[in-house]
Formats: sequence, C-alpha cells, structure tokens
Amino acid sequence: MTDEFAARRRQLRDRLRQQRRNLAPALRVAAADALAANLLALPFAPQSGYVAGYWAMDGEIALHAWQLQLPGQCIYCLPVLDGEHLGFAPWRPGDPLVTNRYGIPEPDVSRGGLLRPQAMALVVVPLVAFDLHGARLGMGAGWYDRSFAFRKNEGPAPWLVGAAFQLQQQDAIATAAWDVPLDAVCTETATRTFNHRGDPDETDPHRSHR
Ligand SMILES: Nc1nc2c(c(=O)[nH]1)N(C=O)[C@@H](CNc1ccc(C(=O)N[C@@H](CCC(=O)O)C(=O)O)cc1)CN2
Ligand SMILES: Nc1ncnc2c1ncn2[C@@H]1O[C@H](COP(=O)(O)OP(=O)(O)OP(=O)(O)O)[C@@H](O)[C@H]1O
Repeated sequence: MTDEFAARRRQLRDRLRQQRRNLAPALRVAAADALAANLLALPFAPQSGYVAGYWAMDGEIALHAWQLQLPGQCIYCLPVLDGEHLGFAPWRPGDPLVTNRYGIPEPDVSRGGLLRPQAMALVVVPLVAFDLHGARLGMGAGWYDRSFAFRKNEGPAPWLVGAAFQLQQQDAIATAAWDVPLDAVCTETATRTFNHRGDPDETDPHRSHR
C-alpha cells in the first residue's frame, strides 16, 4: 500500500466520521426505522438462522429497529473480537455485555462458545464509506476484511450487507487487494445490490435508486 493511497483513505475516513457524528438525533431515529425496512425487504433477507448486526458507535446508523423486527426464527448476533478475527454470539436485550478494547459492547461469552463467520446467514457490516460498486471503507483495522476473506472463494453465504447513512456514499473508493466486496448496501433512502464482480446488479428487479 503506497503512502498516498493510505493517506487518501485516512482523509476520507476522518471527514465522513465527523459528518456522521454531526447528524441530528431526530434524523437518526427516522433513519434507523427506514434502514430497518430496507434491510427486511432485501431479496435475500433470511427468514431463519443466525444474522449478525453490530452495536452502533461513533455516529453509525443504528440497528435496533431491524433487530426488533426480524422474523421470529432469526437469531440476532453481535461481533466479538477473537484473536485476529471476528466471532459472533447471539444477543438479546438484557443479556450480559462486556466492552472490548475499542470500548464497544460485546456479548459476555467464552471464546469456545463463539460462532464462526461462516455460520451466519447474513451479516450487516458497519462502514465509514461505500461506493457504487460495492466497495467499503471501514475503521481501518481490517476486522471484517480478515474475517470474511473466505467469501472471495466461497459463496454466497453469508450475505454481506453494508449499513450506512446516504451521506456516506462515494462514487468510487480506491480498493486494496484484501477488500471484500459487499453484496448490497442499505441506507435510510435506498438499497443497492451488487453482483459478485462488485458491479451494480442490472438484473435485480429489487434494485432501487435514490
Ligand atoms: N459498531 C461497530 N462494531 C465493530 C466494528 C465497527 O466498525 N463498528 N468493527 C469494524 O471493524 C470492529 C471493531 N473495529 C474497530 C477498529 C477501530 C476502532 C477505533 O475506534 N479506532 C480508534 C483508535 C484506536 C483505539 O481506540 O484503540 C479511532 O480510529 O479513533 C474501533 C473499532 C468490530 N466491531
Ligand atoms: N485478508 C487479510 N489478510 C491479512 N491482513 C488483512 C486482510 N484484510 C485486511 N488486512 C489488514 O487490515 C488492514 C486494514 O485494512 P483496511 O484499511 O481495508 O480496513 P477496513 O476495511 O477499513 O477496516 P474494518 O474491516 O476493521 O472496518 C490492512 O492494512 C491489512 O494489513
């Protein structure tokens, strides 16, 4: 990775994180509801099995509305840092939490009790920026890219769906070799699905635009 490439990514990350933190509280509540509706309407939304969300922080769009409206047979999970990779564990309101090294709450489970990324039917992926080709810029530590690197060779499960505010959209983000493309991105106003080459999926009738 060149210094210039890294510097551009860092600049974009800082700018969008600041914009995201500046969003008004009332707008956040409405956005979380609209995001939930878009996630539930995805053509490949699972009716059962493990689905992963995240505990929103740093101004990220919240997933509680989606969690509460999931089909009864779906089991909501949160990511847990486990060595170099993410594990996942079921979590319902009231279940015990501990904070990880970044101060993010995660289910209080033993390492042996974690579910592997491969066990998820769908993963809602946090992101700082996304583009029109399904590329994603995250917090910069590579957790999702490392944990879902297997998706480059094995598919399609789990579906990887970015969640974001519309203001996080970019025309194109310069990608690195290790970046794992998203199958879809949902925002408060739109759903975009991508085929496995990461291009906009022209054949998908559910595709919608702003
Ligand atoms: N809600 C949420 N959970 C998540 C992620 C995420 O992006 N959002 N992650 C997605 O990968 C993983 C955690 N990755 C993270 C990577 C960096 C920082 C972070 O805040 N870094 C600080 C400085 C470093 C520090 O505090 O030690 C920063 O950039 O300000 C946070 C989470 C797993 N859980
Ligand atoms: N498959 C992989 N194997 C080894 N290292 C990886 C892999 N994927 C990412 N990394 C490492 O993670 C670092 C951060 O990557 P990047 O800046 O793309 O993270 P990100 O996608 O923004 O963050 P995150 O996934 O945590 O939200 C890279 O510099 C790279 O060294």
